[in-house]
Amino acid sequence: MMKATQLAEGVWWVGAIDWNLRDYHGYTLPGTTYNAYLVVGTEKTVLIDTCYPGFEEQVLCRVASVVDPKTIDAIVANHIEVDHSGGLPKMARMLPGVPIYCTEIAVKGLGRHYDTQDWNLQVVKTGDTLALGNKTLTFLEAPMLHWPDSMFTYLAEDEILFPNDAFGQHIASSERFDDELGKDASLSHAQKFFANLIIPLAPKVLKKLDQVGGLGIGISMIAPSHGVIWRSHAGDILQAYTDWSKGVSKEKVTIVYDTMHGSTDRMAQALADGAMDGGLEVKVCLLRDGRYEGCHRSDIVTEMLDSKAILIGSPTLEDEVLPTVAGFLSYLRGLSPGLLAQKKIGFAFGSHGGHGGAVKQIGESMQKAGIEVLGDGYEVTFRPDADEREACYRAGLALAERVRSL
Ligand SMILES: Cc1cc2nc3c(=O)[nH]c(=O)nc-3n(C[C@H](O)[C@H](O)[C@H](O)COP(=O)(O)O)c2cc1C
Repeated sequence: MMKATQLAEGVWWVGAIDWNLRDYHGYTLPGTTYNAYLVVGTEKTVLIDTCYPGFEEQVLCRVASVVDPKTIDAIVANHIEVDHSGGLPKMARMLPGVPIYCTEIAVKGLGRHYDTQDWNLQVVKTGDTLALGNKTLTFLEAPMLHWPDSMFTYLAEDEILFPNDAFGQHIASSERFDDELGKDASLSHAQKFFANLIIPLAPKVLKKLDQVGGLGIGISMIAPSHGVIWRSHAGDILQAYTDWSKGVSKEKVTIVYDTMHGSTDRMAQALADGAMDGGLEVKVCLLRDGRYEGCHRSDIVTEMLDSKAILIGSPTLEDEVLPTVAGFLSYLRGLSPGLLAQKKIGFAFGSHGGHGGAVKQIGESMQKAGIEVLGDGYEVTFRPDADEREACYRAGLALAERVRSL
């Protein structure tokens, strides 16, 4: 039946592939994997993480292709979120009394998700080790990367880091390794993951990368809990996390908006023309509740991550921004791109029928998100005339000049 994939001598991927997942907490994705790993030492066999509930059979079948699942001596739970801990109840029933190693905060969190009364939860702290005979696991707490309970596990003998969600990507594929899926595709899925989950944690990422660097340990492979395993491009994903956290970005602008009757759309087009003629790479995203290819909010923030500027537009509807724009702004405020070391530039625009207000609200929201907003934005009454479209074009050109001078 299903087979495990070998990472190194005695180290196996025994995860599950969820080919059909298209929406995970509002993030659009082409399926994903729940990566579990089996480490077979001369004295102990350990399972690192499990899977989303309902995928346990895949994990158990893959384990069975290497060892009898009943011979698992211990489980490591790097993170309590259900996509990694969902298989624990079944494992705990199958292996009564099996020690489950996790952080102190994870003990409480697991207790909120499952009936853990009979589980043998073992609290570990940074620096604690678990000897498996010829192999040793070392634990490293990683609070808020990405939940308070998270931790990394390191296998010294094979220089493999199991960082759970960090460095992950949502992709369901037959390929298990970065060089099989391809470096660009792997990094691009990782960028989407970072943009949607890691932006608010950027300062913590930089600290953790410093801490791991300071340990002086070798990292030959990074085996995250979703997506492909970094075995040929571990250095590239580490560098990408550093760059993304620092806000390193391209001479690029992302223009996001929605429109009822096309006036705000005309403004967006003129702004895009100006920015393009000014030499910027331009992405234009019409929100429409994410129904347009590449314009779901989770795609837009991925474009924003490596853009130096973001322009957001909305007409005024009952003194408010359009609900689609409001939803995007709420998501943006939560992600707080202002936490990236290098700030992004913002500009608000839109059309109204007399008294407006949407542009002011967009500017305030962008400021709350930590974006450096240029002026008061640009608001027109109903359809922009030729002069107003020219003004938008010039605003795009001026923005390009500003971005290129950064
Ligand atoms: C249901 C509805 C409510 C509106 N509410 C306001 C409003 O509160 N304030 C305002 O200035 N204009 C209001 N307008 C006018 C629009 O903002 C105006 O038509 C604008 O040009 C639409 O831009 P768009 O073509 O990009 O959708 C409203 C329009 C509609 C259809």
